Amino acid sequence: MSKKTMFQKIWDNHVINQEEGKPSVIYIDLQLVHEVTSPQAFEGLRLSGRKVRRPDLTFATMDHNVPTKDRFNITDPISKQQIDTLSQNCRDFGVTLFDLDSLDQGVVHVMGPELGLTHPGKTIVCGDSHTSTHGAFGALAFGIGTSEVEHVLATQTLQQSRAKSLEVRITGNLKPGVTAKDLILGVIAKYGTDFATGYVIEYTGEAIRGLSMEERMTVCNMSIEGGARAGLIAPDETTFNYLRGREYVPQGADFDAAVAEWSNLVTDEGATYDWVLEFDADSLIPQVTWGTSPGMGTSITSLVPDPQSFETENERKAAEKALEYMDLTPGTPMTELKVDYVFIGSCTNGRIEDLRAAAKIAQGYTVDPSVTAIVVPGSGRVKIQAEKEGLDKIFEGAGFEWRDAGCSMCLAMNPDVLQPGQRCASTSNRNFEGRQGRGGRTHLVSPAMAVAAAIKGHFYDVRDWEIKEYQQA
Ligand SMILES: CC(C)[C@H](C(=O)O)[C@@H](O)C(=O)O
Ligand code: SF4
Repeated sequence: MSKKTMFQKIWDNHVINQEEGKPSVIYIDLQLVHEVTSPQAFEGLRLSGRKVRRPDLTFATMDHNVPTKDRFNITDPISKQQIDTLSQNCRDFGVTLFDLDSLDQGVVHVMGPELGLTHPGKTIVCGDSHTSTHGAFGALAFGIGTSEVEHVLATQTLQQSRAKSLEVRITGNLKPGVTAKDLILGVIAKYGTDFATGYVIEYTGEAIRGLSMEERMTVCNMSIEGGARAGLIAPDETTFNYLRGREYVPQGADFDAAVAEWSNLVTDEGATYDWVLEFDADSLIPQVTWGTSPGMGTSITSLVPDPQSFETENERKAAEKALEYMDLTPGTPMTELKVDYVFIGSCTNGRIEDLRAAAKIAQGYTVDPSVTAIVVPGSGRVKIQAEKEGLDKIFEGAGFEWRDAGCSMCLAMNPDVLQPGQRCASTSNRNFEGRQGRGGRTHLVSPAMAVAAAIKGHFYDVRDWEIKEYQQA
């Protein structure tokens, strides 16, 4: 038998039609739906008199437009309409919706894995680019456009050309204070925002095997910021332990049978990837972005770069423009940049472990008076769990606001926005101009680095943090 990568295995398991010279038709095992990219898709079904073919494989929640304070009182008319439309569509088409009053309402990519909807070997789509998050379980998961959302709703299939395979091999291990977020920011800072265009990445190496599921999700989440179609991590004991007992996961003997099958979803020894890249985890230092693309990042111990130091004219121009927007002077130590706002949350870093990591740094400290800092759990379930552990008390005690679940300040589609000129340390994944509000300036960091910035009022190397006693309330 020929040797296969895990991507090839999942792909081959799902191709249901292949004509010479045409994209494949693949079966989709799970579609996740949110309010922003689904209204026209459902409308299309209505107009053509179609049903949702597999409502049992389709799950919806609302996240982008949900206010994280007083969420039943949506004052923005467009947001209100999108939320109401999703509720109506789910009722009309028989789709399960985790509504505003549900414990499972939250960012779609936090909710799916938490409920156990995400399994190794599944094909998963959503009208959202960060669907790549689910690849952490060894699922082939990627974002699709609204017309494709409609196609999948109607047929449970999708036309796709097979991407190429790229192994991103992480050598060495992350040092204390250096997180999964720093790892993916470091990879993108090194290789750029389009290195993986046309590829599905498989992350391998000892450092990856050592990551928890939450950390693996952070890595796979930002595959898209490197241009990839999807990111994958082979399932292992960590994956199975995370999944065991979750609501939508097979139980008992069925679970053991599923694990036996999932265990085969690894790249065969001797299989070849189309391309292989290496990244050294040993020498990685906590990362901060300085520019207006996720690739414009550097170590906390570095200086704001001089545009002249870049190799090509294009890079020099892009850096100049970014520094102007970000109002930064080349040569300034990253640790001297003052922040006005700190946002902890999103599908990159809004899971329970992220909040634990953040609370560990916040415990016993106080947010600098010049900073507004908010903590936004990724889902209702994350929120309840955090409260059980007393994390909300740690955050509120330190001067952070404790909010309800949603995309929040990750993007300016709800009341949580930066004012023009405000500088934000953000645990999200995108930092282009205006992403968090018109004129807002975003620096991407890990949750621990975000908390340190909130407390100091400027960026700070969290490796030097003195951790005070971390007590569970
Ligand atoms: C609104 C949605 C289509 C978008 C995406 O696809 O990623 C959003 O989630 C984002 O992060 O920019
Ligand atoms: S949290 Fe941010 S990146 Fe994730 S789905 Fe919401 S807007 Fe997109």
